[in-house]
Amino acid sequence: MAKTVLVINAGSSSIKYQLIDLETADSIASGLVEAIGEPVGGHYRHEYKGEKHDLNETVPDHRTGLKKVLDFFDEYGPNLQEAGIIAVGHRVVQGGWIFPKPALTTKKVIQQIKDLAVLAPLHNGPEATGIEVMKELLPSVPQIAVFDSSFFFALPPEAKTYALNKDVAERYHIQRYGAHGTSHEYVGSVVPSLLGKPAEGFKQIVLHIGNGASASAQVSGSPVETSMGLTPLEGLVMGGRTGDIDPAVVFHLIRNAHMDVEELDDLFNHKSGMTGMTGYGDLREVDRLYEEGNADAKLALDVYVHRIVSYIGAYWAQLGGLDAITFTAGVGENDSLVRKMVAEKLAAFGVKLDNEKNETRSKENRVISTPDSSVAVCVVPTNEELAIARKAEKIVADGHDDYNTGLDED
Ligand SMILES: Nc1ncnc2c1ncn2[C@@H]1O[C@H](COP(=O)(O)OP(=O)(O)O)[C@@H](O)[C@H]1O
Ligand SMILES: CC(=O)OP(=O)(O)O
Ligand SMILES: [Mg+2]
Repeated sequence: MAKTVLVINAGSSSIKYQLIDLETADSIASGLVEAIGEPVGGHYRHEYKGEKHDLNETVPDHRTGLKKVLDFFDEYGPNLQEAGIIAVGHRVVQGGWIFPKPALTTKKVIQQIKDLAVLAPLHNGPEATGIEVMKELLPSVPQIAVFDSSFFFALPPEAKTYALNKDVAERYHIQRYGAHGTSHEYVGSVVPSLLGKPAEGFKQIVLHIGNGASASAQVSGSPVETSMGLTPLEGLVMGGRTGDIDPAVVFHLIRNAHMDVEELDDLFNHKSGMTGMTGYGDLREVDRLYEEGNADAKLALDVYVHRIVSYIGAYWAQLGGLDAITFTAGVGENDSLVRKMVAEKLAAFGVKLDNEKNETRSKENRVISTPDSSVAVCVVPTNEELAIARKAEKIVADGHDDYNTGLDED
């Protein structure tokens, strides 16, 4: 019988899921739930065997959403038991200083995930809810949390440490944890073989640019830098997030605009970035406005690319050399304009794109630079779900007697 893992990626207002076949690495069934908690726009989609099943219905909360997802499996298939489900793998963004590897979600682990939500306010809360609900709905299947931050546990101290007062930093666990690590690790592991080079000694930069966006620098598959910090707010410009900004902007807005902490959180996490500069968080819309000559879109895209190039320059220096720059996630995989603008700014360092390859749309891992480019430029579609499924499988294989009882051991 096949062995499968159901992977859940729960966001504040959406849930994405895939049932992954561990032997073939295929996604057998997938779907999403959108506009959770919104008065309008509630939508479910379940895909199995090339058939799409859509339902437009208000989704009051995550519990209702996940219950309906399991109903879809019953109604449209596949039957999860017959499909050989061995675990549910949950993406959790923030594992902080607590989780260097995936964990079976005991009551204690779920509480720790909730406590860490202060360090990933957009992500950990809904993810913990997703785990609780799935434990209730599928009590006999082990539920494994796989943390975005775990890959960056190995960051060197000088990359993890803020130049903040030591006592305050220690007391409040203020350091750089990073995020999107499952994606950075997965993509970084693919690139050397794509280029026919040994992983040992390979120096690379991975740009995970989706709605959230982050960069990592890696040597031999180990992280040496990443752009997200204490929370997923630091670093690159994002759909709705500022990325790097002078912290004194916060003091200024408190003193002069009399904003409180909730307003500031909302401003920095939701109302800034591309949304704040153009009205649109989706790069497809920003690109369209840019092509129409819209001045806000031009400036926003210039800021977006400027930030990416600054990180590439910094990481190239930190790595002391560079073999590849790889684009991944929604923008990185699809947006040839952003890739072209980034590469053009690196021309002085001998980076050259093959324009035709850059413009060609494909789901394949590919090289888009010319053979004489100083550094290979690649596009590798991320597959966080497959990586999460494999990690969940490993935890199950490592064995815990109480896995199949559904009971907490604590
Ligand atoms: N064809 C495209 N061209 C440009 N940007 C795209 C395209 N397709 C998707 N995107 C961008 O990808 C983003 C979603 O990326 P994704 O990695 O799925 O993000 P997340 O996991 O944070 O939801 C969208 O907001 C959009 O900006
Ligand atoms: C950490 C993070 O920003 O995740 P996402 O891109 O899924 O929002
Ligand atoms: Mg993502």
